[in-house]
Amino acid sequence: MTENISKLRIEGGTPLVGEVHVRGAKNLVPKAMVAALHGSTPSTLRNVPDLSDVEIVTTLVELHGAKVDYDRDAGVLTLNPAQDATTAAKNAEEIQLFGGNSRIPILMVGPLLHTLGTARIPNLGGCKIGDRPIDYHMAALRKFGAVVEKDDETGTTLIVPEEGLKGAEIVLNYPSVGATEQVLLTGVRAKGKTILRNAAIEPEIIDLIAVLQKMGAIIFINEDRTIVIEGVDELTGYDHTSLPDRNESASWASAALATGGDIFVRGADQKDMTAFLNQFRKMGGLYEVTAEGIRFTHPAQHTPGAQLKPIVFETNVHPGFMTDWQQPLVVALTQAKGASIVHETVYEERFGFTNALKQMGADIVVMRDCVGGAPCRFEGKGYGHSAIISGPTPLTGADIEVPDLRGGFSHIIAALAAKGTSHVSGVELIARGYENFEEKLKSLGANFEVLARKASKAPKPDAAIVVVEPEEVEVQD
Ligand SMILES: CC(=O)N[C@H]1[C@@H](OP(=O)(O)OP(=O)(O)OC[C@H]2O[C@@H](n3ccc(=O)[nH]c3=O)[C@H](O)[C@@H]2O)O[C@H](CO)[C@@H](O)[C@@H]1O
Ligand SMILES: C=C(OP(=O)(O)O)C(=O)O
Repeated sequence: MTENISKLRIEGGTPLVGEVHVRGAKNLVPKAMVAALHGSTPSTLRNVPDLSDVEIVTTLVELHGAKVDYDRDAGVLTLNPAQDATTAAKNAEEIQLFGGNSRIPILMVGPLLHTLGTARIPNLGGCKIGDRPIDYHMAALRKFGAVVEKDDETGTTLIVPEEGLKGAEIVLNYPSVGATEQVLLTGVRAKGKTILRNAAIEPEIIDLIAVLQKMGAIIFINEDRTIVIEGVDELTGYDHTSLPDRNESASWASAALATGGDIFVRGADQKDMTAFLNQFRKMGGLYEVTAEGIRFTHPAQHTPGAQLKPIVFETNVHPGFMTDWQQPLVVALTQAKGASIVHETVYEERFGFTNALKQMGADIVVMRDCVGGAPCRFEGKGYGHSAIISGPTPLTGADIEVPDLRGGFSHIIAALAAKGTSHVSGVELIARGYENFEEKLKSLGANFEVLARKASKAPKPDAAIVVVEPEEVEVQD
C-alpha cells in the first residue's frame, strides 16, 4: 500500500456493471497477524488483502521487533514473531502515536503480556459510530491477573505478576467481538482454563479460533455461546487462508442495487452472508451463487422499470444482520418504492452518514426510538439509532467529506447513483477496508476522476521515526 486516492470527482448516473475480486476479511487478517506473535515459529497467512489495517498492524508488530514479508499480488504474508522488549521500548513513542489508526492495537496486549511481560493500552481508531468503549477488554485482562504498573496522562501500562497470567471465568454483558478476541488471544497461553460466557461467534471469530487451534491451542465453542479455552505452554506458527470479507462483498452488492447495476463478486461466500442475502432478495434484488462467488443484480437489469421494494430489519450480532452491512444498503433503500425501517442495535451512532445522503436529496428520518424491532440497549438513551428511509428519491451530486470507512463507501455509491457531479474528499479512509478501490471502480465502469492521492500514514520503522501526516498531492491532467 503506498498511494491511496484522497479526492475524487464523480459523475453519477452510470449503473455499475462488471466483476470485482474480494480477498481476505479485514476483520480477521489483522487479528491473525496478532495471533502469530504467540508463535515460537513463523506463520504464513494467505488471501491477505492490501488494506491499510493490514499495513497498520505490520508496522506495529515490526515496531516490537517482529518481521513481516508480504507478497501483495499473491496475497501471502509471512510473519516472524521474534519480538523483543528492547525494540519495543525503543519504539514506545511511535507505537503509541501510531496505535490510533484502527481497532486492532488493543488486541496486541494479551500476546505482548505473554511474550514481553508488559504492554501499554493503546489509543484506538476505527469508524466513528459510537463511543466504542474497551471496558470489557480491561475487565478481562484484570481477570487474567494483569496488573496496572502505570496509569497517568501518558497512558496505562500493564505487567504480568510473578505467577504469570491465569485462566479466568469471564461473562460479557454484550457479545462484543473485540472483547471475545481479547479473551481468546490472552487465554490461549494463560495457565489453566478460561470460560467466556456470552461470547461473540461471528465468522471472523470462528476463523481466528481455527488459526489458534492450528498453533496448538485447545478451544471449545459450546452451543450456548460459551467458549472454553485450556491454556497451553507453547504455540507454534500456522499456515492459514483467511475467509473472504463478507462486509466488502455486501458493500458491492448494495452498490449494484443503488446504481441499478450488475456486479459479480468473485470470492463472496454465501454461508457468511445469509442474513444479508435474505434482505437483498426481499428488496427485489437478484443474486446467483456460484462456486467462484456471487452475482448481484438490480431487478431492472432483467425487467426494465422494475423497482426495489422497502424492507424492515434490525442489525444484530451473528447470525443476525451484520451492522457493517447496513450503511451501504441504506443508500439502496433511498431508491426503493416505499418506506423502509432500519433499527441499529450494535452501535448507538451509526446513522451520522445519512446527513450527506439527505444533502443529496434522500428522505431519511433518524429517530431515537427503537423503531421496527424489539427495544434494544439504546432504548430511552437519546441515541438516533433507528432510521426511516422513504423512496424512491432522486439523488443529486454534492461535495462530500468521507467520515469513516463504511460511511465513506456509502457516500461514494450515493455519488455514483446520483445525477450530476460530486466531489469527495477524505477518500483515503476507504483503503482501510477496500483494497484496489480505484481499479475496482474502473472495472465496474464508474465515471470518476482522481483529483488527489495521499501516501499511507504508516512509515516503516526504519523510515521516518515519527508518524507524519503525508502531503496530499493534486493529480495533474
Ligand atoms: C476490526 C473489527 O473487527 N471491527 C469489527 C468489530 O468491532 P469491535 O470489536 O470494536 O465491536 P464490538 O463487538 O466490540 O462492539 C460492539 C458494541 O459492544 C459494546 N462494547 C464493546 C466492547 C467493550 O469493551 N465494551 C462495550 O460496551 C459497545 O456497545 C459496542 O457498540 O465488531 C463489530 C461488530 O460486529 C464490527 O462492526 C466491526 O467491523
Ligand atoms: C466498524 C468497522 O470497522 P472498525 O471496527 O475497524 O472501525 C467496519 O468495518 O464497518
